[in-house]
Amino acid sequence: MLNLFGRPAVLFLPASRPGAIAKARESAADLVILDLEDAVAAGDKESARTAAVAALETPWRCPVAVRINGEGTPWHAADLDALRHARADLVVVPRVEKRGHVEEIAAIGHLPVAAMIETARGVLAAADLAPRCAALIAGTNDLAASLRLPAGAGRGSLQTALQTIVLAARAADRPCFDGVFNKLDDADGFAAEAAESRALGFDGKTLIHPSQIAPCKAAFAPSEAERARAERLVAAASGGAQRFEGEMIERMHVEAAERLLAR
Ligand SMILES: CC(C)(COP(=O)(O)OP(=O)(O)OC[C@H]1O[C@@H](n2cnc3c(N)ncnc32)[C@H](O)[C@@H]1OP(=O)(O)O)[C@@H](O)C(=O)NCCC(=O)NCCSC(=O)C[C@H](O)C(=O)O
Ligand SMILES: [Mg+2]
Repeated sequence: MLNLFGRPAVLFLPASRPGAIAKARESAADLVILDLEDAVAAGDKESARTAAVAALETPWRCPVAVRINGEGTPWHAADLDALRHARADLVVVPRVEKRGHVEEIAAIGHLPVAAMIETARGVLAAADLAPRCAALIAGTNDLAASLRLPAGAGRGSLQTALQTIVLAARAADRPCFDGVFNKLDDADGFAAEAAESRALGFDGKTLIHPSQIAPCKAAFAPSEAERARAERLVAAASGGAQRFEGEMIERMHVEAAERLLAR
């Protein structure tokens, strides 16, 4: 199974944009998703598919996924067909709601599947989907639409959905990635949202522009203070419950510190 833990910066780009493919190839993204779905206009679907398959022919520095068009669209079958022999590492499936859908696609494409959770039904099915997937990805734009949130409602209204996705992923020991931040020129807003993604338990965030890669990696990397505290905690650990810098620590705190240091 493709291991996507420790790969926080997940860059989406329209497969219809050759310039973006070239930029992504040179970028420090941890996972690249060549999009055939919402980023690509209806008239460009065929050429985007051809471009994605061609882009997969030359090696990349990181794993590369293709997001196909959803079930029920005129492009779904041809996208799947193209992936049969393409050199993708992963197929990203939008608006997944049923376990059977993931199993069917995995069988056809012989590829690991990342399910996008983007509807109310998808959120409620997340625990059933996660064990069949290589990862879960929150599709927060579609999710806001599916939940009929008013424009500008903000992430507060998505908290239960986001936490359900994290719970489902953790229960199945799968990585999960938060949705995209749409405001391209709002660096502070991006940093705040990426910090929140990490605090919620996500393993990374999906991105829409190369300028978001470095801030995303910074947000998901443990800070120097966290690292130093983890080192002190591991060094001080004696087994059972004990006092450490004014707080009680037990086994799970030591394990968490060890995990942080391993990253
Ligand atoms: C949002 C954009 C359309 C903005 O494009 P543009 O205004 O052209 O950006 P820049 O002028 O800043 O571009 C400068 C160069 O950088 C390249 N670039 C831009 N974006 C990317 C990218 N994502 N990856 C790689 N390279 C990128 C441009 O090509 C320029 O280089 P050059 O061509 O040489 O001049 C654009 O950023 C964009 O298309 N972003 C990705 C959109 C996307 O993939 N959307 C789908 C995923 S989001 C989604 O669907 C969410 C989910 O489903 C949900 O429901 O929430
Ligand atoms: Mg979407």
